Amino acid sequence: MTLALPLAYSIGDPAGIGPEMAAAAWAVRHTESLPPFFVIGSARVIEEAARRRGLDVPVCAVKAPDEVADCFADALPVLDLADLDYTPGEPDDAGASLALTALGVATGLVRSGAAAALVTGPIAKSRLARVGFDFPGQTEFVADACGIAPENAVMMLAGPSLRVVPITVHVALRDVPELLTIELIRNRAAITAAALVRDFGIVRPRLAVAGLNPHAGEDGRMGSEEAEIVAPAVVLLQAAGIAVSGPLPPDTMFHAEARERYDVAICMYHDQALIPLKALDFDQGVNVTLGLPIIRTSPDHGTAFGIAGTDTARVGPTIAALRMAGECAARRTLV
Ligand SMILES: NC(=O)C1=CN([C@@H]2O[C@H](COP(=O)(O)OP(=O)(O)OC[C@H]3O[C@@H](n4cnc5c(N)ncnc54)[C@H](O)[C@@H]3O)[C@@H](O)[C@H]2O)C=CC1
Ligand SMILES: NCC(=O)COP(=O)(O)O
Repeated sequence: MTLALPLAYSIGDPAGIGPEMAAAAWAVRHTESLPPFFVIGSARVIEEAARRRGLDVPVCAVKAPDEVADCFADALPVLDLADLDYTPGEPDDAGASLALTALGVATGLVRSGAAAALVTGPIAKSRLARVGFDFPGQTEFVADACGIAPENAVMMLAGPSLRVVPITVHVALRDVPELLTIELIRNRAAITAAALVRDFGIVRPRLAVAGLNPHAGEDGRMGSEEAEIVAPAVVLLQAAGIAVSGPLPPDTMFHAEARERYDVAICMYHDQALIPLKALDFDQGVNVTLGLPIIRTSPDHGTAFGIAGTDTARVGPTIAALRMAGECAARRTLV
């Protein structure tokens, strides 16, 4: 499947590993058969990040996505928004502002149909909050830009071994039981099922829904959320014709044989989902937002300020995010 349009990669925090991951991915574009992409951010930051990594990555300045195809084979196309001076591992407000502006511009280009899909470099949410970012994460920012309510934008992490969806995401653990409702689980699971069909080509996706408590509540001895919230949601999903099992004991649903029985694990909170995903697939994990009118992916890792500029960050998740964005976008253009 080939794309008529390039992917838009927002640079993320310049002091993190986002810029060097873009350069490193471009360097393996041929061996990895990556779809054409361009960076929205700063040519100077990309050049400096590549140099620190010891990569020979020429940059070509583009003014619009339709210029990308002409130069991608020989240079990394960059839509240059700022001539920024930065230090790896030392985030500052100027870098956070660039990350936020780049995210907005990249999202707008994809929404307008000028780019095929959005791949977001990692940001530090707390750093962006200092410069006016008023969302829990990029997921909600992109959803808002697309006119989608936050509850209808579903975070899925996907790797070769596992797909997971956290029903509640960036909230304190103590708030999770109150936030979980039958409707939230039903809605997010249904969006997940539809997206696995539409964007991932899984004809009849199998969903496995985790319980919240140890042993999925052990018949009420260790919590009542399974009987009162999770099980009724599963019944509604089954009535809608979706292949769903659960509530399952969370500790035994991620071993290799158990994973054969489902296409995605619907989890009750962030770490219940992301710990198994990152334990199994950290180096190829992709964060993808389901339920949007556009395709948005991101590598599963964060800014990794501690290793930025040291040539130790692995590029696998960025390659996987670019590849998945291209494949999902191509699937949408087929229908
Ligand atoms: N998509 C996004 O924008 C995401 C952003 N974040 C943000 O990133 C910041 C840092 O979060 P952390 O929890 O420290 O997670 P992190 O993923 O940045 O780092 C966790 C650990 O993994 C290592 N690591 C990360 N990426 C790696 C790579 N490609 N190769 C080798 N090692 C790698 C880091 O050095 C660190 O030891 C936070 O502000 C968080 O909000 C976190 C996850 C996703
Ligand atoms: N833990 C996942 C994460 O932090 C990514 O969030 P988002 O910025 O993609 O919403």
